[in-house]
Amino acid sequence: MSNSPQMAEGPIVSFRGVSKTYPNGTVALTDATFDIRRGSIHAICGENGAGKSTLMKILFGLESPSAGQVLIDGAAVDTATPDFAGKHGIGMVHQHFSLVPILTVTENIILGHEPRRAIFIDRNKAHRQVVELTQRFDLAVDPDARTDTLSVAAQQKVEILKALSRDTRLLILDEPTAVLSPPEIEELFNRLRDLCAAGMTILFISHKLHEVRALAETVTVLRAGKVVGTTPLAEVDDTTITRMVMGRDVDVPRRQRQRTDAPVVLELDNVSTRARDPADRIEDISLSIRADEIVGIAGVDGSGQRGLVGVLSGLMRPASGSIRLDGTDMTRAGTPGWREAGLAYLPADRHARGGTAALSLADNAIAGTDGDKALQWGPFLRRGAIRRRVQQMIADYAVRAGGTGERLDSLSGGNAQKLIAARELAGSPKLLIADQPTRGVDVAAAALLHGRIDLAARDGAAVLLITADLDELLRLADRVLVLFNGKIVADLANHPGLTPAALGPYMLGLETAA
Ligand SMILES: Nc1ncnc2c1ncn2[C@@H]1O[C@H](COP(=O)(O)OP(=O)(O)OP(=O)(O)O)[C@@H](O)[C@H]1O
Repeated sequence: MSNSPQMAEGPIVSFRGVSKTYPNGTVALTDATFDIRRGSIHAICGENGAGKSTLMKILFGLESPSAGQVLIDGAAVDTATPDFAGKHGIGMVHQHFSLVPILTVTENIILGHEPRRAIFIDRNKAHRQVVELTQRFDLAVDPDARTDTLSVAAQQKVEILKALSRDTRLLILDEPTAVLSPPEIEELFNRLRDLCAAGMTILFISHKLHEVRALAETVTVLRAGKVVGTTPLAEVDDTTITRMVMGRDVDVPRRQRQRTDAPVVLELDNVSTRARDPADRIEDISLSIRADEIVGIAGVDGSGQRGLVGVLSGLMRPASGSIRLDGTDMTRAGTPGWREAGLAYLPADRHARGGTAALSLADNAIAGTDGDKALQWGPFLRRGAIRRRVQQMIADYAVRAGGTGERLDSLSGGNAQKLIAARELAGSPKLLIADQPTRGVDVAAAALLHGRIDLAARDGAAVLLITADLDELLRLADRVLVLFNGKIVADLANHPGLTPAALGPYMLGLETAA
């Protein structure tokens, strides 16, 4: 690493002809060439599977390029050397947090590079270092708090502090706003602007164009592993960027509900869970959803959403209250009972709950279809029929995948989500729970999934949409309920005047309208 004044003026990072082919033959990047200006906020955009994460993994030293060079401060570097990122001052905040829940904030931040006195961890020094970090970067968190007691926004601050804790000069953030409410996003952006003003370079991966515009000054667009262009945002309008990302225009309309007098399908009466974890706790929830109705749930992550999904999928039993689906009492039903009664579920955590990473796409796509005679003959699987069904799903949902025998974890995040959605929406569900259905999914795939969710509603499903993406919520939901501390604090009819900003005070528990 060189600090000579001449070097300090050139780009902090240059990619020169970087290509990556994974061992299974997937070409993730081809000849990527662009510079990142020192001290800038640089956005990377592109559809699912465009190669954004692969490029960031190369820069962080987690993958090595098959061809081409990465230059730091103008000098070619070998990203495969041990502790490459630490040595070059590169920090990364992943979309999925990597904190250890039972450790304190300080313990998490110093994990892996603890200050020591002889063979012992120097706890006083660690504490001082973390206090100094929180002050220097103006990111207030209690250094002694156990991480699992913190809100999602506070946990993210800890992730950022951890990434900044080793003389970091370049900070990579992978979709950092996915789990935050509008005021929290605003605060995060202000902190990032401060960091940038203090000389930090920030790389920001996002699918949300308005956020890219609000924060970054330059954007690089990737499409199918190639750099389409790198441009100052001031010189391009949104239509141009969308076209660069997609190769065409997309129009994302608001949903138009067909029937308002359809029968009630789902009814909850005064349902409570007495869970210890606040994310699982709901209190006295009463709600009903009709066929062809999409009820959207807004709320800061951890406000009871998991409890609500739990009692509606048999993963948790209510401590009191009752639940009916299409007139049948489901209060004490388990997961198989809910499945049989017509539940389809798009899980937020698609890796843990949606699919099995190490199984093939075909195995994942048919999971839960036991007894389907078209796919099974007695105890035998009809492999040919399964392959054809899965190929159809891949085509219908525009999943970018090699073949039906590929492992699920070789797909990019957004493509895995589309495959799970294809499976869950294959029948005619009575109740569809869509939990963060498009998190990490690009504009085209989101439009496709929104269309399918709307179609499921028109086909007669009651839909519960839980999402942190308020634009998505307002585009799809007919009614919006806001959860705070496990209770419904607002019940609002959706109309074109309802904005994400208007939902903020309810989400933070400052106002009620139930
Ligand atoms: N470990 C791997 N093995 C094989 N192929 C992979 C692996 N990781 C990623 N790929 C493939 O490389 C391509 C680029 O994936 P990458 O994760 O970089 O995309 P992305 O732009 O980050 O997408 P997303 O927005 O969905 O996260 C995809 O086709 C993906 O299936």
